[in-house]
Amino acid sequence: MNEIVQTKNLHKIFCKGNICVANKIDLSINEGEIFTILGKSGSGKTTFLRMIAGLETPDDGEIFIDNKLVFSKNTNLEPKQREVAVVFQNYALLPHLTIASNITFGSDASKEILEEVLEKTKLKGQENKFPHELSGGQQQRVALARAIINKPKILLLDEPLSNVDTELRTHLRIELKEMIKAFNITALFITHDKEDAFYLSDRIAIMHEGNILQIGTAKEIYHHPNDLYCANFLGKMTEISKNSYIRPEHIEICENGEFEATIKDIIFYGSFYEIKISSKEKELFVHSFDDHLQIGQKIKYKLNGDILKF
Ligand SMILES: Nc1ncnc2c1ncn2[C@@H]1O[C@H](COP(=O)(O)OP(=O)(O)OP(=O)(O)O)[C@@H](O)[C@H]1O
Repeated sequence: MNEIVQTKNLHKIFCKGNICVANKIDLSINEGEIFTILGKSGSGKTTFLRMIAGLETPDDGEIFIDNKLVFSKNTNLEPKQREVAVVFQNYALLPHLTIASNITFGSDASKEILEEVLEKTKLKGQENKFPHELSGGQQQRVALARAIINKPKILLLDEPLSNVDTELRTHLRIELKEMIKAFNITALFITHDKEDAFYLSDRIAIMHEGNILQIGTAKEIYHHPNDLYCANFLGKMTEISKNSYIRPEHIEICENGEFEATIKDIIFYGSFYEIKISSKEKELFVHSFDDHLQIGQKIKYKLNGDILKF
């Protein structure tokens, strides 16, 4: 499989504060995949994306884009020469330009290509409007259309969903995935949001303090986290014995359960309940669909899935 982005030993320290934001990162992004860097605020995601784009200079290492060296000790190609496109958090649309002019701004794309992009981003008929006349979803599509029109080797998405409310966010993330797949483009997406990462990504890298801790599909990293940090970051767990943990969906409340407990709290999440139970002075979280459980009720439970050991 062709690797569209490859970093080797990519290293960056911000002198101010002496923060290592990229610790010798080796990473490959395959052609056609949506690859996500998932990490808490301050983990180094944006700096990594900016180094790929040529907007930040690494201290050491190499970057290849479509097998072409774009950064090394002796090479540092300008952003334009790297054939990448960035979609920023706020979309950065130009308010005084029409949608068509926003999309073609700085591009020498032909009318035919503009037509094709308008068609694929479902913006046909909107081209003479101004950004403020469009919905949040349409504005995202304009930002995407502008990024895609020059056929970049890779689309870099810097938390494009982070400034929108939950309802719109769910809608935008569906659209975003559809659009990226419609153009069959390779994308690097960065986010702190696990749900966005799980929904959008073919593969995910978990980043923490400038280190990539694990790379895999959503299922792989959720079910087989490399360490306790990754496991906790991806979902709730309870320690059931020394260094052994279980996720709430892997505990089952049932009459023939092995262990006894008392229900301490019930939280309704719409599609399921999260039940806090207390057993032998241990508190565990359980996911359940049972409508009839009550606080104070004595129940039995069993462990019904992977035990994670670290
Ligand atoms: N130009 C800079 N000079 C000094 N420190 C910086 C600079 N840019 C970022 N940092 C610091 O580097 C660390 C990583 O920042 P970065 O923006 O890459 O993280 P992030 O994971 O993208 O976080 P966020 O989601 O909050 O943007 C942070 O501690 C940040 O304060």
